[in-house]
Amino acid sequence: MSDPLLTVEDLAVTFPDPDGSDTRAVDGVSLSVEAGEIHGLVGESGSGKSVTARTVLRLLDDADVSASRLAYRGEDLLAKSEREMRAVRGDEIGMVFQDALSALNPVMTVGEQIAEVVRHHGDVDESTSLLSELRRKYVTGTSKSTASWRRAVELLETVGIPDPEQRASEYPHQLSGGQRQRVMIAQALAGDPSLIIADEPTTALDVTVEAGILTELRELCADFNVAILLITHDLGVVAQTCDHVTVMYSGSVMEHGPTDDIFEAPAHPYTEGLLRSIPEGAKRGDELATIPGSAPDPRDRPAGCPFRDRCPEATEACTDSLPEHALSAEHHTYCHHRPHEDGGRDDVRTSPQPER
Ligand SMILES: Nc1ncnc2c1ncn2[C@@H]1O[C@H](COP(=O)(O)OP(=O)(O)OP(=O)(O)O)[C@@H](O)[C@H]1O
Repeated sequence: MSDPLLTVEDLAVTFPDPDGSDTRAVDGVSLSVEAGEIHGLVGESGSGKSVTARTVLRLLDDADVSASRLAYRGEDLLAKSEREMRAVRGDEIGMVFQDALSALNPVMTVGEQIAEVVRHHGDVDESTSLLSELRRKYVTGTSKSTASWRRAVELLETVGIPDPEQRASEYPHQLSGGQRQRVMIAQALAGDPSLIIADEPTTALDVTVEAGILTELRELCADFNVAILLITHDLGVVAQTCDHVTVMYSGSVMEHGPTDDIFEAPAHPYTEGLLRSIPEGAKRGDELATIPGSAPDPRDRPAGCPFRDRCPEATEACTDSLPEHALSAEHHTYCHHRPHEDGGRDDVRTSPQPER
């Protein structure tokens, strides 16, 4: 079997604090994203989803990062120089953030912003003959005749923006919230990446707009053979969109596997709690933080299972380790009490917590 597109193994991210109360935001996270799949990273606020994603892109200058492996297409991301990482960002891994209004440049038309990525990616012929340059400068007064502009308009059409010629000449504030998110998706696609990291791309939108964008993402994923690491706190979004899911809690992975398996037979008490917290019949939009209690302070994370204080099944064993169980080749959970005794607890592999 070929290597996954993205491999994260035993990732730990700590934000040092001069007063000694370091924040351990991510603690031993492993996940892998296969080419062309949509992989959901789900968990309640503060569970470390964004920090994990930003670490993959090496966007966190103020953090101490360690991992036994952090690889994209088999290449070690931690060994890359900043210049090499700039090439990875955009060309190899595109990004879509929650708030397009602050991510997009307010004084540049959306078409120019997409065209800039196309030009940077360098796979268009800008037809730089003197005649076309003069035409560009004196007749159109803009870069609208260039191949990168035409590609930008095409991409806006691809992501479902009506009247893309007109929209390309507009500024971000002239577009609706949903259209701006689509512009960010078009901009991410402009570098022709193999992976897009989308951090809560639809959270700020209303339900129908969100549904349209999620459908679009699925179609784009298939049409462009691009994988998506989709960060969300919404299990409905996961159900609707993702092939695989990694469930995070307080900086650690609690469970990961195919979405269908996890929804049909959740194996971690935390995942079970999340699924139970969705009202009957609800499909989306449900906040996850409905399990009684709160997550541990990341400046003082306990050893063992971070969920134990909220877990109805916690025992003494949960205070010292977080064992991994393989329910199938793809479906794994991290819990002393799963699967139940009659489900083959002999498979237990107990990995002691690292010293901290
Ligand atoms: N630059 C930073 N300095 C210190 N702590 C940070 C920093 N960035 C994030 N954290 C902390 O790391 C933890 C994980 O944050 P992260 O943003 O990854 O959570 P999240 O799961 O993405 O939550 P949300 O859904 O609210 O975005 C939080 O406790 C957060 O306060």
